[in-house]
Amino acid sequence: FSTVQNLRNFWEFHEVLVGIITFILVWSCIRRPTRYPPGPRGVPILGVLPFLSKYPEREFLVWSKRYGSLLSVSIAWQRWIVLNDYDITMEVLVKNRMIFNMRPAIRFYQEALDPLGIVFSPGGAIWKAHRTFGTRAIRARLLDFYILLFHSIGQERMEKLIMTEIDYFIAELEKHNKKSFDIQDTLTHSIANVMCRFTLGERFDYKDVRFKKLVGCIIHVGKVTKDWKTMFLTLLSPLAHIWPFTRHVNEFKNAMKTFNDQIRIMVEEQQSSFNGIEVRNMIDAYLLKSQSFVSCNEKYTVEVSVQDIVGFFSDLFIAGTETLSSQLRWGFLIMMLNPECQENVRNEIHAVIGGNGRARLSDRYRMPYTCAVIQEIFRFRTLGALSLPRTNVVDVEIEGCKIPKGSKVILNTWAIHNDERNWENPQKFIPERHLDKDNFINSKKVLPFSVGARSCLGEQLARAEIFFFFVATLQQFELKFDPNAQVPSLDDASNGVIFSPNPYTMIVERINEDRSNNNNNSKVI
Ligand code: HEM
Repeated sequence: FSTVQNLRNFWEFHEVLVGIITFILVWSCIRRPTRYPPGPRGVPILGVLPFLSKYPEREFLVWSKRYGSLLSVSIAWQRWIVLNDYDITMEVLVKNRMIFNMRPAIRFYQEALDPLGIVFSPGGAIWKAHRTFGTRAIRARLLDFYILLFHSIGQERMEKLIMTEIDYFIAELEKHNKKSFDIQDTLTHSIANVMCRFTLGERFDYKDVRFKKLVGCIIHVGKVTKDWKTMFLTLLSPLAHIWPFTRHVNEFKNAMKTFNDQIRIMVEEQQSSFNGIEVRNMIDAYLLKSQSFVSCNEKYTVEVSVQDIVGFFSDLFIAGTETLSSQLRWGFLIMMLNPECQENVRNEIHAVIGGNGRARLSDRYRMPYTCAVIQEIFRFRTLGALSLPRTNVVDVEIEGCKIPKGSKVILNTWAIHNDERNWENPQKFIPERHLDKDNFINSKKVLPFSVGARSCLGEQLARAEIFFFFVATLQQFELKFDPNAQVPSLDDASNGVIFSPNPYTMIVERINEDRSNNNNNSKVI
């Protein structure tokens, strides 16, 4: 009898215990700090997770119409604040830029990225050193001031640096003239080579074994991060460390480790052959600075280790290759779907620089239609639909809501680019919306590179590369669909860390010489 009684007591005790634990879990999920931004509550423990699709930015936009542009959601017991329109973004990320200048500690990235680099660095002295160095290097390359800033990294200006690589890119395209192929590999090789020139001061033959390995690693990291589950699990939800999701974590870790090893070899080789005086490239410049880095306002000195430098250059390659290649592939796909627009761009290019001339960055002012098309591509197919997370260093009050210190904040760029208050028929590709008569309108509401203290470091380089690659390709080739393949859809995309088109094949056809020469005299649109 006593055994039966003990058993009953045991079960009763456990039922009570389970009840208390469930109550605490449910309560902790539902409870919100006072005056916290509003949002849907979702279900206990999982929050809104069961209601999210492959495109969470779209659900956030729908909810923001009901709860307001400053929206809060809970994704598997992790709270997020989502910024869903232009005004709130300016208020939070620009007006309070020095408060929202950190990245939240995301365990997954801290474990997977060793060294952490710049993109996921929480902030602080090392991030500031990376940011100052990177910004100066890019600006210097653009304006040709780098001799003053970096001794003698090289004499090339950014323009020449990109254009020289474009000659190789065009030669590669010529090999595929009138044949069906996937442009992704060629693009990634060319863009990675621009980064090699930028950092190492030299380019590589596309068949070079080490270069192929480097590009292979970049492509592999890109593939892993394109999986939308990786995005959810790593950035938005804390599920990454729970079986069976650990597979994604391990895949990403391994891909990053192999890639970082390549960059480490590169940096160590530079270090061993560097005499400490004669600066040959950007890595040398940073190795020299790393002895004692002084920020632009000269307020502090920080030691940057070789390990930190490896992380920094790794991030430049990863952040600067896959992004550009995907944005250009969106651009080419849109041009094939809109042949008339493609023809208008080509006519303008031929009228301004001819069929064989080389574009200069300053030609942008004479190509309003082309600039409008590029800006519309940025808006229409937003690569960073959800930008990378930020966190605030102190409590802040925004529009009557309290954002406690250490909140996780994410920018919904897709919502800004699809806001019907800013754009008529936002789901349509209309380059003319960025033109006023024949003048290009540089819209501040197109934000592909985000804003504030952690906005894209490579924005100027990226804008220059997109312009040169886009112009050179359309100047020389007509882009057509492969008649034997299915016409790719604009909705056929992967939405991981970036929103990029799925692989597609296309045909590039050399513009006939007569036509491009005749067009030299055609009128600018
Ligand atoms: C079309 C091309 C590109 C797009 C759309 C893009 C977009 C972005 C976005 C949305 C962010 C996150 C900003 C935030 O936290 O709010 C970012 C960060 C960053 N990007 Fe880019 N990017 C591009 C190309 C590049 C290139 C070419 C480079 C390298 C030179 C680069 C380097 C970086 C770095 C280092 C960060 C982290 C900055 C920091 O945390 O301080 N990106 N980018």
